[in-house]
Amino acid sequence: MGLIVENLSVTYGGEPVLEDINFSLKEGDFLLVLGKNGAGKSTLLKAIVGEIPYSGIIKTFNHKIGYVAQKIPGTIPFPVTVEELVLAGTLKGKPKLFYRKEDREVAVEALKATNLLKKRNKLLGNLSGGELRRAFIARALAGKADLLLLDEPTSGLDQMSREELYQVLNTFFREDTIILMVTHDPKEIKILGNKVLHIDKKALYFGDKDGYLAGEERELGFECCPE
Ligand SMILES: Nc1ncnc2c1ncn2[C@@H]1O[C@H](COP(=O)(O)OP(=O)(O)OP(=O)(O)O)[C@@H](O)[C@H]1O
Repeated sequence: MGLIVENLSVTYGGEPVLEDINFSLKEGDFLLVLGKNGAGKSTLLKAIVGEIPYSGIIKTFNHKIGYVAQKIPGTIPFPVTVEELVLAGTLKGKPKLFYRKEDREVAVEALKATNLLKKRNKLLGNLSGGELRRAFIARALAGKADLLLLDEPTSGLDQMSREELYQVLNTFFREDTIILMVTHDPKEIKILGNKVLHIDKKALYFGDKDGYLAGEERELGFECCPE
């Protein structure tokens, strides 16, 4: 089980963007994906979701993937409420004529866990940036995702919205869950996660966060972490 990435390479128009990335995670791991702008972090997540072609091996086993992309469309050309989005997480790829009582209960639990119950009838287009991200995480929760991929989920959020999101992640996180989260925020490296993957097209560091914080990051020129 777990997640295995072997010899992963991605090119865009013949230009290498990721080269020979290797790492593996087990259930209970929370990986922080670090790297400068354009290092290939979003590309890594897109490859794991299967959104882009790649060479190499990615094994996600029986994990159910929840993916919250960096660019979430703020406006959707048709009206969708928060509750409808979260309920759609229970579909598991198959259309349904109607949602069962159990689906609605699962959606309510996901809305509670993400502190969105009161906003359940709001249209997505009327949510704040932090609420919108939490709504997509709620959808992943409702779908019982156990491999969660988050691309800079806190970028552009104020401190209070960040704290709310950290709480949601704590709710989400279980022994049988794997989380990969792209972040640029040195503070988050201190408070979240147990593993680090630092990339710049190639992997510069993969391993325990403690080892990374103990010094390797200085050699890599990554300023971490102000008190
Ligand atoms: N669809 C695409 N077509 C061509 N090039 C792309 C495409 N998507 C990304 N790239 C390029 O691939 C490289 C890696 O992009 P990626 O979005 O993975 O970087 P990133 O590490 O997530 O950056 P950031 O921190 O700025 O979000 C960049 O040079 C980018 O311009």
